[in-house]
Amino acid sequence: MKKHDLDNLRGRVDELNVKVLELINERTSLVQEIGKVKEKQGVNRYDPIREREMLNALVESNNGPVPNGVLEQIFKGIFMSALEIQEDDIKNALLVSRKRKAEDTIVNVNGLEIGNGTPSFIFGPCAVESYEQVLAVAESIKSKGLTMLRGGAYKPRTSPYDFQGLGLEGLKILKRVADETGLSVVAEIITPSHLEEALEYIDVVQIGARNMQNFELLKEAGSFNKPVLLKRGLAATLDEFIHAAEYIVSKGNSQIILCERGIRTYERATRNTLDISAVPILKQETHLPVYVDVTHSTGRKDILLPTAKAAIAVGADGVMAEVHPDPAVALSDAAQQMDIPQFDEFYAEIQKFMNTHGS
Ligand SMILES: O=C(O)C(=O)C[C@]1(C(=O)O)C=C[C@@H](O)C=C1
Repeated sequence: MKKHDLDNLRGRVDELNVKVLELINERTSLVQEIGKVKEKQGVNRYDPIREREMLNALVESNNGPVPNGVLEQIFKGIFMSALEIQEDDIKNALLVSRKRKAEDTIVNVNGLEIGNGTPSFIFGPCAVESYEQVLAVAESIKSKGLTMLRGGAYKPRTSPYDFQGLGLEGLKILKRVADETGLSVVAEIITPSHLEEALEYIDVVQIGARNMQNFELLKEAGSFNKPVLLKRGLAATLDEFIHAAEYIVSKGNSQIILCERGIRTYERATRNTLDISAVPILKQETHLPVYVDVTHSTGRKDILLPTAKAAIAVGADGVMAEVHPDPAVALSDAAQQMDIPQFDEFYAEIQKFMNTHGS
């Protein structure tokens, strides 16, 4: 074959490529419409019966020279890409999606802007035990110029025989201490029916890992105008986590802080495995601020500092950690909470890190 013939044939292939491309794009537009209809109807996107019917019809009209096996392979690839495009369309249409809103959402907690580029911090005891206990931690938080105090009043515990928290009494203690020290309260709510009453006492509603897919609680939290700190479930994928946040936003409340708190893996050196890559992925996929809870993800005081540094290094908007005036006698999580001198050192070191790394 002469070079001239090859060029000629390749020229015709190039023309056909453009035609095939046009047809694939036309098909994709139709498939995107189908995707929207299916989403509305809530039916499964993957439809193997429809795919089989299409493949059978294609084989029937195949006059060659493409063998039927190859034909099926090519079209199976087209169907798979169609599915991926439909899934991307749905993901990008979510209210929490960065594609939908490019600018960062800034969550305002009594004047503190979370997500404005400067990392912030939430500290406090695992569980509220007494006024004196909470006040000791709050004073230490305040002395550092920080403004957010966490504390658990309702404690979802693995065992029903473990300390379940002081309930409303605990929220009242948090509120009293917050009023006296000028701090804002972050506290977990575990039941939709507690929410309205709790809002009187707290500034940020925490939805804990075990409740990340408590859809009634998510919807209820979405119907109030209070910031929500939503923790990732113990075994939740990022997609499930993002959809949990979507439940809240879909009800009208977009003041949400996502919180990576470690996921359950086979590794036992830490209580959970801190999925540090979740931070940049959540920042890319959503416009919401992202926090890292270094206490629950690691369960180890000796690595709180390096993991907090890692969180800030990968772009977290803040770090959450537990502090107790006397962790040895804490009613929950005794081993993993910092005492006040450890807290002082932790915070001094993290500030040093932020100063040298331009946060
Ligand atoms: O017809 C549908 O229901 C589609 O979603 C479109 C389509 C296709 O590419 O033709 C895509 C995925 C399904 O598994 C089946 C078919």
